Amino acid sequence: MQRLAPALREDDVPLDLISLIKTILAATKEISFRVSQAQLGGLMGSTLDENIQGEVQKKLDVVSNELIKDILLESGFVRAISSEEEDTSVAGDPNGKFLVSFDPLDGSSNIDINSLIGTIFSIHEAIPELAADDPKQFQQPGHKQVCAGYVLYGPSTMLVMTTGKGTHFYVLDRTHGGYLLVERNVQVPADTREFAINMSNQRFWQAPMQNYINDLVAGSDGPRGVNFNMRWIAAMVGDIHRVLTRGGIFTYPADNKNPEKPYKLRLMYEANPMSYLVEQAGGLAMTSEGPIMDIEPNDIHQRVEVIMGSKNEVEKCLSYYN
Ligand SMILES: O=P(O)(O)OC[C@H]1O[C@](O)(COP(=O)(O)O)[C@@H](O)[C@@H]1O
Ligand SMILES: [Mg+2]
Ligand SMILES: [Mg+2]
Repeated sequence: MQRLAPALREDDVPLDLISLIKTILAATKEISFRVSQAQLGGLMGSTLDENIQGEVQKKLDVVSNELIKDILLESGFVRAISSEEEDTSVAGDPNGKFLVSFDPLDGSSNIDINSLIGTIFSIHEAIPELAADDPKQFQQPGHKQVCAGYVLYGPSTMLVMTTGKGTHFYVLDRTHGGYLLVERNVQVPADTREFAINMSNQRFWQAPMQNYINDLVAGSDGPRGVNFNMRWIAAMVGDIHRVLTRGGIFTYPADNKNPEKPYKLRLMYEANPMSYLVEQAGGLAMTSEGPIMDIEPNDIHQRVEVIMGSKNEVEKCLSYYN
């Protein structure tokens, strides 16, 4: 099995980007170890602090954030970072070539139940003429990403990544400590019978999503004429990994549960990187108004509607909005 660097060179990834990717992955290996030992290392449970999202931070959220932030800011490759756990973007090397947005630990509500969690990252090139602390650095749409990926801390630790030449699967080999390529160019089947949504929010959804989901649930007794199955891991990394592995539609739609916050998932370090991975694997990543990766960001923590996965099923869902 091919190691990471030769696999990336085969995709003509520039050396400095390979070095940056290896830097991020070095932190994920440490996180993978800390996660596996969390009960023993006193890393379960919450801190007393809240992040800018108003969420109580888990101890592992904070530890993972520090590990990734420190290694990136010391690397010299990064002009600035943005993280779910940092209120603002953090300036790095004034000559750094790249910007990294990351969710240090996705699926935090799964930590205490020893279920699937992960780290999500998105890399853009820095805008040369802008200073490291200029928030405009991050006002770049998802289709300008040069790399996106997640590391899934599950029974095995897996890396799923794209640099624009398809989406590939890697596994962390604990014997030699590196990520090995296990599958190149994964493809999301265009059709599916599996959907993922938090059904408990149903009464707060807009009518088109209510109708779409009702027809899925009606199955062979309804207009779709076939039965659909439902899955919800409550960690985007886990739900998207299933979609990339066997197809499916994943959605976190708009809802009016809290009118000030109609969306849940964050554009820069959840929706954009997952969109790049899914679309590089032949799937589709949309809001009800258009492609996620065409959105011009205006805030590093902005939230968006997410409807992504198997192409034909996403288009079917969107047809309810017309
Ligand atoms: O609590 P819900 O509605 O099930 O939401 C689950 C969603 O929230 C998230 O956990 C949010 O991410 P964080 O855990 O990084 O805050 C997603 O991974 C997941 O898809
Ligand atoms: Mg998250
Ligand atoms: Mg998180």
